[in-house]
Amino acid sequence: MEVVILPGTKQIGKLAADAIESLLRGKPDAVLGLATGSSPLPIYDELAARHESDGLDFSQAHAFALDEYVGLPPGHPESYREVIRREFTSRVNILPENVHSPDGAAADLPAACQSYEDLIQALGGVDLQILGVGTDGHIGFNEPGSSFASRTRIKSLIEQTRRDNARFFNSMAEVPHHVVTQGLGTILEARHVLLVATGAQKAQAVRDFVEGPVAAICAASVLQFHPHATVLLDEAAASSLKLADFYRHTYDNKPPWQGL
Ligand SMILES: N[C@@H]1[C@@H](O)[C@H](O)[C@@H](COP(=O)(O)O)O[C@@H]1O
Repeated sequence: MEVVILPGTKQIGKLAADAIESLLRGKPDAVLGLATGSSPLPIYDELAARHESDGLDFSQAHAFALDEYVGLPPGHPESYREVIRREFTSRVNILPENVHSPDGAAADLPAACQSYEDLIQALGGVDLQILGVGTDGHIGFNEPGSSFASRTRIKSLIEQTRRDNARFFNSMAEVPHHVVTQGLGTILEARHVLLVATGAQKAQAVRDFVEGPVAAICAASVLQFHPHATVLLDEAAASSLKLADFYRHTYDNKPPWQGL
């Protein structure tokens, strides 16, 4: 796991976009894994700016969203399918039919989850998965206790997550209790995972998953097993890390030709 501590969200967006740009230049039909939440927004802004100014091309790329609420009507502004479209994919030239989301409105949810897994496989797997992290250590919507072998499935949200996400709805009562999410086993198969965390409210979760034991109580800790995991943090999110100076030293002394 490579931990990179940066001054702020602008720098995080640029560094992550560098990794995505270099992937797309080498493999124009790359498969991207997209996350919702506020953490990835600087990445999406930077990618949209590079598309606009330098013609960064997404025309052959595919994208898979991590998760979706169950029970929101199709087109609901806070459904993750809509959020991903609004915040990112509508701002670049990726084909709408190449952007995939779990179907939280399917009549047969388990079958829809299996089809989603099958489609990820059929397209050769995810090359680069963007992740945020919940204050309880969740990635996607894999809440504490999620199996490290889990695949796309239905999950219940814990109250802390519903409270954290209530800011996107008119009231807590509107926040769904159920979701569909890629599993930890699914996420682990992405060839590169790039997790972004910013702000002091993430400091404890970051400390737990980066330096704590690998344990299902903190789902993101499973990334310690991933052969290519990058964690981009601002100073506030990094503030509880024991080895922060070591991570800074390691990154500052990295050969300039070596990307993330
Ligand atoms: N399902 C999403 C996660 O994928 C995201 O990482 C998390 C953190 O969101 P934020 O980045 O806004 O803190 O929120 C939601 O629960």
